[in-house]
Amino acid sequence: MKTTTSNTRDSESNIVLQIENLYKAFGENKVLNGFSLDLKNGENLVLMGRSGSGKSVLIKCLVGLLKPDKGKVEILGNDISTLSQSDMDELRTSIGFLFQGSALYDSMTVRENLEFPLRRHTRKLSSKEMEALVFEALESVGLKHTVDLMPAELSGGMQRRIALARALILKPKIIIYDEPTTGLDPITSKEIIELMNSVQEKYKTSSLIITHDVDCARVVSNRIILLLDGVNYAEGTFNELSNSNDTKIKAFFK
Ligand SMILES: Nc1ncnc2c1ncn2[C@@H]1O[C@H](COP(=O)(O)OP(=O)(O)OP(=O)(O)O)[C@@H](O)[C@H]1O
Repeated sequence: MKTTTSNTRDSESNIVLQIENLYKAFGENKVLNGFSLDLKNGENLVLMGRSGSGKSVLIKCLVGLLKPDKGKVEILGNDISTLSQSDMDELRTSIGFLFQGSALYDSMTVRENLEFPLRRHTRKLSSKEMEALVFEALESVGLKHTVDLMPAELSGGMQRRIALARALILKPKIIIYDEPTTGLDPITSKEIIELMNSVQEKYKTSSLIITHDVDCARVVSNRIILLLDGVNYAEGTFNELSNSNDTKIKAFFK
């Protein structure tokens, strides 16, 4: 497995994640119909698509949970269809995920939730090293004081911030956010959105952000891709797309 973007094309174009002409159908239901996307190093790329447009199917194809019918996914220069299970598992440690609904383990403290990926994925760390990483991640989301609390003792917004700290703890090169603001009130959403920008700055991550929250797209995006009818229907900055005269594009920004 390649551990860097040493592949010539990738290092030239600075692409950390590339989806090329992806097709996926379930029977007659053609969900992805030649979808392509490039995530550049250090950028926040927002993917917008209506409910049922295939965003989750796309994520599953990205992480190897679904096999596309056709097309290619390259992560950090690795064509994932050629990787063994253990190489794929290792590559996944370069990707942080923030899923809808936080997905913290209810029976574990915040500390144990954050230690979980450290125990699973890295060389054996001393408890001192783990403690330092846990506090560094918690500090980046402003929640050091919650280390020994249970998830149920935290608000929804705090839980999402802890989930983000857990996604960051292995210092991933890429973060995939799946509907990061869904279910949050406007003020908490704003906090999460600001945090996403500060994470990008501090950790120099490249992020793929799947959302239909227009405010989130406006604040975090360097670029936006619209997924419609299984293809990348339009691509541009927030201003370019939100000022478009195309009725299909306009519908995303209402
Ligand atoms: N395992 C599966 N078997 C059959 N059909 C599936 C499967 N997974 C997804 N689909 C279909 O693929 C289409 C896209 O689903 P997907 O979950 O990717 O949508 P989405 O864009 O993530 O929607 P939402 O925003 O509501 O989460 C839907 O029509 C869905 O029924």
